[in-house]
Amino acid sequence: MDQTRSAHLMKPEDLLQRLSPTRNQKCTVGCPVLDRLLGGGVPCNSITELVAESGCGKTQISLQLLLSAQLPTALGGLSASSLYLYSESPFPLRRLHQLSSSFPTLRNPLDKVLTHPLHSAHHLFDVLSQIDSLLSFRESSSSPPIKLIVIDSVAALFRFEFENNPRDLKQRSGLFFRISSKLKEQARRFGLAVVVINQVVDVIDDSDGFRIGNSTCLYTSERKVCAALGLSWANCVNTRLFLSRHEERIAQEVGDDCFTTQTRRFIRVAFAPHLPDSYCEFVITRERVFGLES
Ligand SMILES: Nc1ncnc2c1ncn2[C@@H]1O[C@H](COP(=O)(O)OP(=O)(O)OP(=O)(O)O)[C@@H](O)[C@H]1O
Repeated sequence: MDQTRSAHLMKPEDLLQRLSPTRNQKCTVGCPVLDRLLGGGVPCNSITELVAESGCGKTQISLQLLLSAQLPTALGGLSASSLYLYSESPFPLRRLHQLSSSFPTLRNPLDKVLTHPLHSAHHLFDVLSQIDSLLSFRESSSSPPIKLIVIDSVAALFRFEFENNPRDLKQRSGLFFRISSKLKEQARRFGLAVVVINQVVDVIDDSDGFRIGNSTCLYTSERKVCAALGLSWANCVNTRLFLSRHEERIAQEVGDDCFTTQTRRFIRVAFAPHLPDSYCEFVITRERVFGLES
């Protein structure tokens, strides 16, 4: 095919891809089943939200991402370091160390994870405003560039800072947009995958609420929930992944009256510009998080 003809057939997205080779880059989650659900992994140049009640695995998946991002691009990683911004408890170093045993090819993986505590939503904005120089420096230095930022958790930062009155809610939305604009700008400029962690709130009335993404209602632990921070925050993220857990009673032997309980966990695409409505079951062990073939 000659040059003129191929130029005719070029689509706008092909041109963007040429201008920015990392545009469609994804970071493996470290499991082929989860990667398949996500169309290859967590996208760069984009904000991906993990939303779930406590104990579902948001932190564990994020920690695994800090390691998988270090894998070479040939193995689905980003050959990169990560920055983990955390608000709630001390950085879970021991858990990261346990997970690192599933990544035997990585050398000194804990050294390639930068961490920083966060005290408030305003503090998050200040930190993001200050890291441009760090991101630029790492791009040009001999140490691996930073290509993944995890914020654990954005809901916790906003929970206590704003009251439920019109003035505070307006200020809160303003801060959402300032934070997400900054993150999107950095994601585009430095080819970052950005992962933000959010919590859920119970839906207490009988209405189904309004539809955001693939469904009106999300269920976890037999409760009807929705993502915290409302519609204005939902507009700030590109992809929302909902994690849920469900306790299941299992008879110890056939016909037995004695039951044990088993926790089953699911990850579902709540919305994403590039993914269909889909889900898969996943398992957490000390050493890894992995999806189950359906
Ligand atoms: N070191 C560990 N070894 C094995 N399982 C663990 C370990 N740490 C956590 N888990 C399991 O992973 C589950 C998910 O924990 P995780 O902290 O990732 O959840 P989370 O959704 O981030 O919760 P939270 O919002 O409370 O931080 C826990 O309920 C526990 O069963």
